[in-house]
Amino acid sequence: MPTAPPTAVLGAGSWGTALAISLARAGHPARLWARREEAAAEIARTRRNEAYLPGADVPRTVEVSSDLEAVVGGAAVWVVAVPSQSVRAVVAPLAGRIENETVIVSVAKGIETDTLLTTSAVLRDVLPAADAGRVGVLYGPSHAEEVAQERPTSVVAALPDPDTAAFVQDLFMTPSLRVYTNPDVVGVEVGGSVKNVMAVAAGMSDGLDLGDNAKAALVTRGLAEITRLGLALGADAHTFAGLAGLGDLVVTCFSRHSRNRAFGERVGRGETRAEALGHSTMVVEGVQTTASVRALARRHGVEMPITEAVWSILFDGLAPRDAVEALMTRSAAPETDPARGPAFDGTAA
Ligand SMILES: NC(=O)C1=CN([C@@H]2O[C@H](COP(=O)(O)OP(=O)(O)OC[C@H]3O[C@@H](n4cnc5c(N)ncnc54)[C@H](OP(=O)(O)O)[C@@H]3O)[C@@H](O)[C@H]2O)C=CC1
Ligand SMILES: O=C(CO)COP(=O)(O)O
Repeated sequence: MPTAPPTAVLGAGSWGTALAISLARAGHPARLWARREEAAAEIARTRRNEAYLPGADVPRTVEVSSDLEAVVGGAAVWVVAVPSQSVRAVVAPLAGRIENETVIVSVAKGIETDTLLTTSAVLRDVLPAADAGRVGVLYGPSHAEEVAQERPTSVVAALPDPDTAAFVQDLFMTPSLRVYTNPDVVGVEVGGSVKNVMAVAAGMSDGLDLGDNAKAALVTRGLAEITRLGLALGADAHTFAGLAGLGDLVVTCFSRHSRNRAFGERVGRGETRAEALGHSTMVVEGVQTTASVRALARRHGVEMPITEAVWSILFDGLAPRDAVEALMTRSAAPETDPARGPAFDGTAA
């Protein structure tokens, strides 16, 4: 029987490794690209990626390599799983390797700082030969550690072409990984990216020991900010009540696995940005995304006070406690206010 073309997972960090494992367990041929030859060799030899996903077995059917061109050669699907700020540089050399049917799925969550583009927009920009309908994202509340342990997880495949979205849904679906589809690519990307800013804020709240009321307010008002920005960018409001909106926001603000939350907690306890980043080699997307989201919000006239506060703490030396006071003593306001940017009034399609 002919075997299906492989899926190429670009990036052998926590998430890329967990997705390659999940694909292999589902019986799909998978390849995993690590940028460092020694990292690829180590995973191939030990069938473990202890640096990024300790304890998880990488099935023998996952081909591991640091040869990017070889990894995408003949692959039907490219899964882009490197940090969002490196997506352009990693994928640009592959522009000539696109075939008519190539499906490209970003799982990197963030907004490029130089261009303020989401990762699927970066991919479309850097891969002009790709069919735009086949470029999208797979996002949602999905800590790699739990996916590797086959704990029940639900995510959303957002691609413009419905048949391709259904194909990606089917590819990743397993008894422990449930995949929904959503045509609202920009909404899913805004939800999945901006939640990292809110997770940093939630960690700061933990570090300052502000309590459960504060955390609940942060998540709720954070979702209001995410929704306002998303609507300004043309998203469907309903997306923000979904897995890539509320779902990913909740998991990242509360999970012990979240790197963004843990980073924020250290800053809340008094560490500088550099000190807090120094504790792990894993990416903390919320730092750069705070800068991009603030710029994007200002460009579109959307008020995002939590994002502004996180930016001032991370990039302008504001003490976290002073930021809390500033947020709590802002002028009195209604809960929904069109003057701050688009609000969901329940009438959107
Ligand atoms: N971890 C998770 O649970 C989830 C993560 N994501 C998203 O997936 C993306 C990847 O995250 P994750 O796997 O967790 O990250 P990790 O920090 O676990 O791993 C990062 C990986 O990317 C590589 N890398 C780092 N910088 C570059 C670069 N400039 N060019 C190429 N490769 C690079 C690293 O290689 P090296 O070892 O050589 O530095 C490493 O293999 C992020 O956008 C994240 O938000 C989404 C959902 C869940
Ligand atoms: O996006 C994630 C879970 O859905 C991962 O979040 P962290 O990067 O904060 O660990």
